[in-house]
Amino acid sequence: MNRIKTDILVIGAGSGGLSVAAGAVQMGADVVLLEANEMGGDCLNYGCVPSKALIASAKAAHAQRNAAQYGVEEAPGAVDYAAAKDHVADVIAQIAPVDSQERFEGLGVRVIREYGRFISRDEVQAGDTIIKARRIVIATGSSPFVPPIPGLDEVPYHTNETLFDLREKPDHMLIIGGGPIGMEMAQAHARLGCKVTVIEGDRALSQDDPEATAVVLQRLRAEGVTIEENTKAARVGGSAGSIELETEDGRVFKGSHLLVAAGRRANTAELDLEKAGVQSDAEGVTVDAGLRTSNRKVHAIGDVAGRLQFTHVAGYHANVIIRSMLFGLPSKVRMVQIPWVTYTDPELAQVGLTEVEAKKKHGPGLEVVRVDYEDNDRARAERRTTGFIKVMVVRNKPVGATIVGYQAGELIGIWALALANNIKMGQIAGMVAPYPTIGELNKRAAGAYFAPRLFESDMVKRVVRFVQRVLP
Ligand SMILES: Cc1cc2nc3c(=O)[nH]c(=O)nc-3n(C[C@H](O)[C@H](O)[C@H](O)COP(=O)(O)OP(=O)(O)OC[C@H]3O[C@@H](n4cnc5c(N)ncnc54)[C@H](O)[C@@H]3O)c2cc1C
Ligand SMILES: NC(=O)c1ccc[n+]([C@@H]2O[C@H](COP(=O)([O-])OP(=O)(O)OC[C@H]3O[C@@H](n4cnc5c(N)ncnc54)[C@H](O)[C@@H]3O)[C@@H](O)[C@H]2O)c1
Repeated sequence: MNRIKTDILVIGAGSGGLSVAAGAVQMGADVVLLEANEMGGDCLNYGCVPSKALIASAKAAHAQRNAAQYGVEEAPGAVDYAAAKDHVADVIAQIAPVDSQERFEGLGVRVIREYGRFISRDEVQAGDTIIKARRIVIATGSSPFVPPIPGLDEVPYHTNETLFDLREKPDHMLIIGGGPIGMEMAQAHARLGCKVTVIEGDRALSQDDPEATAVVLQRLRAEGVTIEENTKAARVGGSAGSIELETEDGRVFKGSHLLVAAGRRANTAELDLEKAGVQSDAEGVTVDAGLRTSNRKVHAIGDVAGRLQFTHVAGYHANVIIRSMLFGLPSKVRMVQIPWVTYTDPELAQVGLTEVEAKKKHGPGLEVVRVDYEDNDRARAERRTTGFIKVMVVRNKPVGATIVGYQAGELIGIWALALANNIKMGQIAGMVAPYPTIGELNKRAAGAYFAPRLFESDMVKRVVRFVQRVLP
């Protein structure tokens, strides 16, 4: 058995673990990084990157079929599904060097491609190496949660871990789960020429504002996706190419392929956390506001820490713990400023409180301002006039923003900045936005907060009349 010592041991080379390792080693710490599977974790290999690349193929096909509105001849948008998957693989390959073992070794990180498990409070065994570390970071991510639906283990099904390797185009994709994975993949597959049925036990995209979600669902349905909400999958049967999904209300849906997108499970099961005195529950590793576990020398970040499960959250967590681990400075996560985006078309983006949450928290002190895409000249030019921005405001400060529409994911950044830095509506309204951009919608939303105060106020009118009389 080899024995090594290090300042910082990172378990898991996904979005969170790589950010810690790169930051810590470049600031002078000795770092060991363990990875049991692919460098880059879920985001690069089975998550954000392949899903967004496949969505790009789907958009291209959709654009061909909808070109006439721009005076361009339409084409059938014929899709070579396997070639689209080649495009996905190529995009992964282009990004992979950034997350590669070679790059991290070049930075000075000792990378061990083994599965790590705790053997004591400050030691982890990975293959035939025991690593003793002053600080340990658990960044083991999450895996697809596969619900115990009778019959599921007897039919072939996909999760995000296998979907991007599938090369035969599904005739009819059944999807269990109408969360972000289910809905992004539903629209992408419909645009790639598959029939798609989504079975969702609750409300689709239930983490988001229902009014905004309704806009997305309406578009998906208009594009031919069948979405059954409040419909739980109860039983699965059939065989490869002919899957039957029975729901709790007794209906049977038939399809050629099945995708399970029913949520995530934190990767804690085989870490032997109890040997390190690290507590966890069904959500993941239990952490405090500084992402410290019940063992003060062990932190947990990213999906395994069981909060919002996004790549940018894992990266943010890495920044938070680097500050405390490397410099001993107090450092806490602030979740209020974390945005998220679902990359359907139209996109759906949120930061801070939704309207319902803000009403509950702030009661009559809340003002909701809203602007519609149809009033934006660039949206008109691009024929992307579906959608709106809703900003929840308390005493001149935004406490949340919901955007559904073209480039919503780009627009939400300014509200994330505002929430992170206590920026007032007046400062956003005072920004000069280039014309004609979709981004003008943000300025307009801030302006909408002041419009009634300026244009419907007798006091303002009296002051203006008075000043006009006395001004030379
Ligand atoms: C289909 C899909 C689409 C997504 N799209 C987006 C998106 O558009 N935007 C977004 O922000 N997020 C998206 N996400 C979420 C995002 O992928 C995750 O939030 C992110 O990858 C979490 O990073 P992480 O570092 O916590 O974990 P991971 O990236 O999962 O990395 C964990 C790593 O740890 C390794 N590991 C686990 N246990 C051990 C062990 N004991 N020893 C050694 N190694 C171990 C794993 O092999 C893995 O490589 C998507 C997810 C999916 C599934
Ligand atoms: N754009 C993005 O940033 C993006 C994209 C994809 C995934 N992600 C991340 O990955 C996470 C996981 O995504 P997800 O969509 O798998 O999970 P999710 O938990 O958001 O959604 C799963 C859905 O499956 C439903 N469900 C569970 N069991 C069911 C059953 N038996 N029958 C019918 N419906 C059932 C649930 O009600 C839920 O709505 C997201 O929460 C997000 O953090 C992010």
